[in-house]
Amino acid sequence: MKISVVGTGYVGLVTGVSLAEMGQNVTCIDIDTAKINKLKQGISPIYEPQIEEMMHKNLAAQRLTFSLDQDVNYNDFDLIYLAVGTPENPDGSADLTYINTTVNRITQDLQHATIVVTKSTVPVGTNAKIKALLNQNGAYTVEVVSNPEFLREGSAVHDVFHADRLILGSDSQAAMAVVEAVNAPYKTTVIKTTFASAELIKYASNAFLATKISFVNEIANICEATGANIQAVSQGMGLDTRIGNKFLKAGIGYGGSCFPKDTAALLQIAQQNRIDFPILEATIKTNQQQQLHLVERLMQYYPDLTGKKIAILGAAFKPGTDDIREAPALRIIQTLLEKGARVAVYDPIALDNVREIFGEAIEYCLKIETALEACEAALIATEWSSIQKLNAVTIKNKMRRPLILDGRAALLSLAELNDIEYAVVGQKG
Ligand SMILES: NC(=O)C1=CN([C@@H]2O[C@H](COP(=O)(O)OP(=O)(O)OC[C@H]3O[C@@H](n4cnc5c(N)ncnc54)[C@H](O)[C@@H]3O)[C@@H](O)[C@H]2O)C=CC1
Ligand SMILES: O=C(O)[C@H]1O[C@H](OP(=O)(O)OP(=O)(O)OC[C@H]2O[C@@H](n3ccc(=O)[nH]c3=O)[C@H](O)[C@@H]2O)[C@H](O)[C@@H](O)[C@@H]1O
Repeated sequence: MKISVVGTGYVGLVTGVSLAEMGQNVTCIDIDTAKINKLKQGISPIYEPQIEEMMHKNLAAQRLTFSLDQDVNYNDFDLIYLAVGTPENPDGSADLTYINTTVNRITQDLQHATIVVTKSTVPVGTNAKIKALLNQNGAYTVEVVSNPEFLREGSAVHDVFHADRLILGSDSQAAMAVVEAVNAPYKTTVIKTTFASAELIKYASNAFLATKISFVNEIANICEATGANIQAVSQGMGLDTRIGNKFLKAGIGYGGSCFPKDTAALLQIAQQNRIDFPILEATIKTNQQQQLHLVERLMQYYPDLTGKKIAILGAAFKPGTDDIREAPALRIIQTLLEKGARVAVYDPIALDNVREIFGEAIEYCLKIETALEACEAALIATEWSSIQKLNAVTIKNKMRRPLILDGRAALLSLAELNDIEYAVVGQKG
């Protein structure tokens, strides 16, 4: 089967490379010339474990090709995956510009029936509109299958090969059967449903996980006020199998390209249908406050931050990725700069992306020790393993004041050391 995947971002590239690994003949397409040039040389434009090895293997086996959108004819494919971005509009709704451009472009080429599979996260009603657009001329039927993606950045390849479920939504059983067969090697539970239900499953899942995080962060704040310990509370809650122990890790809130935008988009969907969604509103508000929680705690130590050097350990929105979209570290850095602090940021792989935002305004450190040098406090924003390995000797030797504010429970063992000042989210400082 000849498959094309439009969009070579986190979802498109991982989807395309994984399908090639499963023996399919795959062309990954983008409009970004620099990305396609890199990919043709076997270089991944995103940092994602396993992706480059798998790319090399399938490029060599000639099952995988990379191409610019202008160089392909969409008529050549049996299956066309849409994996372009659906970013946030200023009002919170999903911006469907890239989806619409892609669908129009496909329509220009198509001269026979085919199947279009939507991987991108799109609002309820979008796949029905995509199908209508693709079938404007009426000479043949282009089927559409909604197939939302649930991979996480940093473990994307693993997640595709060990997915909890395959969600297919369509008004064509035949088209769903084709997509199910393509995904058969992944051996997962398949749910076949309508466009609308498939679209909502994606938003409801992300919003539920985001709500779980905001809930546990509110409990963490109660822990700080009452002397309870969030690590014990989360563990105790998580052992109840109805609750489960995942996504109960308190910290400085969720970031990334999806939870913030998808919670905002679901709220828009509710509002457009005149439905109140107070829980989701609270989830979003709590997260915005939680991202600055460490700054509030820092101000208890230093009411005036002017001229103080503060180290930020970790910039990526989570470990294992160079993605800094909506990362809590960015809001922390911005706020510290506004308060007159000097900021030195350490991250093992995301520094280039941070430099694009803050330019010369802050110091960039490839070594933790450089960031800690003569600083008045260090704030942990990402639980990279290199940060978790930080030891008391380095902290005492390098920092002017050995004060660690831990937003990711990365250094819990330090709490036992008397000569280091240590405060972690969800425990009294
Ligand atoms: N990043 C993630 O972990 C996940 C993302 N999603 C969803 O998947 C979709 C894609 O997300 P990402 O991969 O993160 O996006 P991304 O922003 O990393 O990549 C999108 C790619 O599409 C390309 N593109 C835009 N217009 C195009 C066009 N007309 N033709 C060809 N290529 C075009 C862009 O140049 C870019 O390379 C979004 O809807 C997102 O919500 C779903 C699950 C996980
Ligand atoms: O739609 C998407 O894009 C994806 O969004 C998330 O994946 P991702 O954003 O890559 O990362 P997560 O591991 O979910 O973490 C998101 C954020 O929540 C934070 N988090 C996570 C778990 C937790 O217990 N506590 C917590 O604060 C992380 O630090 C991170 O900032 C979902 O987990 C994926 O299923 C989904 O496909």
